[in-house]
Amino acid sequence: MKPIQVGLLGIGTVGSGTYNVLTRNQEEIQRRAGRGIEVTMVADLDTERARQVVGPQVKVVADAREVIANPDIDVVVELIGGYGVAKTLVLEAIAAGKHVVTANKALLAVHGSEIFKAADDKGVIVAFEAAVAGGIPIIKALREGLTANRIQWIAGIINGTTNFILSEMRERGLDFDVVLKEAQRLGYAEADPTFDIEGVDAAHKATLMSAIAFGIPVQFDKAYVEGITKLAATDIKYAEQLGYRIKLLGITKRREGEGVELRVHPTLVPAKRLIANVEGPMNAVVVNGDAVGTTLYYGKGAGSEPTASAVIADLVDVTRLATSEAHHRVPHLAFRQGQMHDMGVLPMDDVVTGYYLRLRVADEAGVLARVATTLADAGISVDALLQREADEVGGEGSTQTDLIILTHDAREGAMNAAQAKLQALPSVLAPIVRIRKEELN
Ligand SMILES: NC(=O)C1=CN([C@@H]2O[C@H](COP(=O)(O)OP(=O)(O)OC[C@H]3O[C@@H](n4cnc5c(N)ncnc54)[C@H](O)[C@@H]3O)[C@@H](O)[C@H]2O)C=CC1
Ligand SMILES: N[C@@H](CC=O)C(=O)O
Ligand code: NA
Repeated sequence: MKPIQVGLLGIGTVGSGTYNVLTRNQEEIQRRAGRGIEVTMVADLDTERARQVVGPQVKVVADAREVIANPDIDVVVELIGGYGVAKTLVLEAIAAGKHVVTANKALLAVHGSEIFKAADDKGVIVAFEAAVAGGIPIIKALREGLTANRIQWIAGIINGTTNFILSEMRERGLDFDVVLKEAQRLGYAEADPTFDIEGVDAAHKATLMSAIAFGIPVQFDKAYVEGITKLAATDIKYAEQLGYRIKLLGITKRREGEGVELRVHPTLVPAKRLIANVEGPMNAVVVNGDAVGTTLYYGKGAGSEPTASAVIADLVDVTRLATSEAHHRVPHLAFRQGQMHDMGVLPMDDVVTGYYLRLRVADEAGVLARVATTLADAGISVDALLQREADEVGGEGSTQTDLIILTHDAREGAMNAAQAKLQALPSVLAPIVRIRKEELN
């Protein structure tokens, strides 16, 4: 049988990894897919660099539309990135009846509903394993492996750049700005790392997992997004003393009869949990299903060949399914069109979580009682409390100290109100630091 012909749009980091792995493992991949998979055409603005990657046997063009217009191309692989030209090209490829494979989480988290509908209407597949946690097969796990379950919650370290930064801050006691520069020097963080450090990249990925887990449309605009730029090394140290690590987690949770939580923010996680020990640029996703319990998926969430591993897995799926009827295929978001739920994403005020609070207070009698009373009046119960010695905080003879409080679960709205009252106490001398906490059990 003639090999499946693939057109690559963009041959940068992931595109070149895809070409190299496909070529290197060609024979084994063919034995698995039942048919050869060949890149026969590549489009990249930098045609010179593209030619260096693929050699003379593959046609290289600058205009991606030439690939889409080629009737011999069966599958278009979009590895350009971003919401702009990539969206137009993906929709044009679908309209031309091509299956699409993409690693573009930004595109799908924002425009997924439109793209998946267009693909369903046309009877083609848009496969996106590489878009969430790179090489970790989490889309397949959620959409197929865990299909028996009512997923209860997912919590993931789904951005390698920020996990590297947090690991270095903890291990070496360095501040955020210092480690960010090192992450850029090592090539983990982009020259413009905004999407990584502000939590946007993780929120794109969490949005996709939320849709698949709960059968709801992709709703990036409803996600709460908070990055790690304001995190201080002090809080990482205090969290550690209380038995916790701070991780940037993408969290989505089913709240029966109410809706879905969808949020990304720095989170205290008990140090004994496996996910708390995922260090450096590695990714990990914990999924809790009612039947299976808690499962953990760990691996490289980025990089040329780890991400290519996921792109090629999708190419093999497309190859295996090329002959089946559209309505027999695995649905894009796990649930069939018309079977999606209207369960809404909850406003942040309704989210329930634990909290870490750090209060810089005057070292005087009665402060602790006033703080505890304010929390108790708001119905927020204290789980643990740490009071630093004044001289540890401000040097010998200091009149200030730090109170570090861990709370049990509370509604965000109640915590906001209590925090405002705490902040107004005359003994509270600086803006209160607050980080959310999840026990993940
Ligand atoms: N780099 C990684 O580790 C991961 C990347 N991704 C996603 O994979 C996608 C690709 O990322 P990278 O390979 O890292 O990007 P990259 O910047 O290395 O490669 C993009 C390529 O697209 C080309 N390009 C840009 N505009 C074009 C156009 N209009 N027509 C044709 N070619 C064009 C560029 O010249 C470049 O070679 C993005 O959506 C990214 O979010 C996903 C997971 C991991
Ligand atoms: N920038 C991302 C890589 C791709 O998803 C990360 O740091 O994890
Ligand atoms: Na993946």
